[in-house]
Amino acid sequence: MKAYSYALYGSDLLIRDIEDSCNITMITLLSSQEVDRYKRVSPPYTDLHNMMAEGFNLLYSESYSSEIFQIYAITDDMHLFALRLVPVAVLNLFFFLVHFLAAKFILGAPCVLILLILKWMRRHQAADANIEEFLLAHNNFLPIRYSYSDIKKITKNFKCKLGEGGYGSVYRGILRSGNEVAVKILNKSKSNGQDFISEVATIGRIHHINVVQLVGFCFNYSKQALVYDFMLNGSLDKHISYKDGDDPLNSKKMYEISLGIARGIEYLHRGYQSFTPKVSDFGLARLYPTDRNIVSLTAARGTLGYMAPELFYKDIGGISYKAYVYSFGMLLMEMAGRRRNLNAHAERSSQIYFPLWVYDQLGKEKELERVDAIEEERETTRKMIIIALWCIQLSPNDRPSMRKVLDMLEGDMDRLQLPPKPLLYPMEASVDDADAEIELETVSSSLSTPIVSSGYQF
Ligand SMILES: Nc1ncnc2c1ncn2[C@@H]1O[C@H](COP(=O)(O)OP(=O)(O)OP(=O)(O)O)[C@@H](O)[C@H]1O
Repeated sequence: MKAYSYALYGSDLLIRDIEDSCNITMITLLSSQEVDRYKRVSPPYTDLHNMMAEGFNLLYSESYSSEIFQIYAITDDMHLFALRLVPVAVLNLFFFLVHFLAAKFILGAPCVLILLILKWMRRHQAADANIEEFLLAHNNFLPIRYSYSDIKKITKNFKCKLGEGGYGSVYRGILRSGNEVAVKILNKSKSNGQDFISEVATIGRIHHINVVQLVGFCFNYSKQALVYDFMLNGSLDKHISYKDGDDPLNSKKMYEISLGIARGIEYLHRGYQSFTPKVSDFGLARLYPTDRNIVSLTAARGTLGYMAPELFYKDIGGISYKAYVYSFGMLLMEMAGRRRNLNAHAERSSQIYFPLWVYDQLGKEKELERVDAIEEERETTRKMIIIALWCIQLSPNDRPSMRKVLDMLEGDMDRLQLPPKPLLYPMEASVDDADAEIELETVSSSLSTPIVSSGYQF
């Protein structure tokens, strides 16, 4: 009996599609792209044969990627042949990945590490700058603590010295945030760390438009520094004793500056009356301990001439915030007169000690005209001098409070009365420090009752 082979084609063949007299001898898969060409019509046998001979695309998941597949197909003479598919692309991908990872770790690791370090440093620096700016902007925070190497970086190794004061040298510096600062390197003080830090915390909490802001500090036992906001116009003293050719500040400006200083000191006295004032620098004074009633000149550093007499003379009065009033008075006198209070090179010997000389001139309009030519300016100068004379009274009790000083500065000239005449302090007064060398000091007779203006209660 002759047998025939038939081929049935379809993606949804059912068993009932096969005639009862037929057996299924082989089933095979075909290329879907080829099959799509025939839609629902059966392809001719030769096309079927060609499709089987060409094989078909295999789709398989990645988990089989390393395996080798075997597919069987039939030929027209019914011989089986094996179609071997090796996932070359997968193998290539695998080798590429291995090489890529090896290259990445061997060559790329140091680069990645460097990049990470740079990124960390940049973020760290930015964070520091942000913190500095944040601390500067938010007044309630304490000053920043800097290491000594930070201080060296900030000042570019102490490149630019601004000046020298009683407590040490001052250098110009720039913070990472770009803010300019003045860094004061303190001479060795006998204070312990606790004193220093608590003092810094106290000064650091002071925020007033007329008080230089303490930005930070450095403390590593042997090195102590204070970092302040930078004052663009420098120190006032260069405007007081200006040289020929300099453009001196007029009386109005001097008056405005003195008002600002008075407001700053008044603010400090309001909130910090518990300070033990000894010298003209507000908080620093307490870093230099005193265990005696009389403060020696060597202990109570500061600028001689501005220091209140009770800081080094016995029996004048207790040390209180009035010592600052004295210092302010001496400064106010210099600002009004545009000259140092004590000037050995003065034109006339009577002018050597300015407060004494100026007191005598107050009644003589002509003499004061030399200081200021314009009437309005003369009035301002006169006002400043009278207030200064009140401030430098020998007895602390006779000096006005800073609040009263402010009232006087802001008030009418007519309400001011002349204070008692300042006298030279008798040199026989006992000075507790053998090293002290004071040539001239002012006193108003401690016995004479000061004439207190009815308008101002001290
Ligand atoms: N915040 C600042 N900004 C700019 N310059 C400053 C600042 N602080 C100080 N200086 C400069 O440094 C100099 C010394 O200042 P410092 O405060 O040490 O002493 P002083 O005030 O002159 O005297 P003393 O030690 O008696 O207070 C000043 O004359 C000024 O030129």
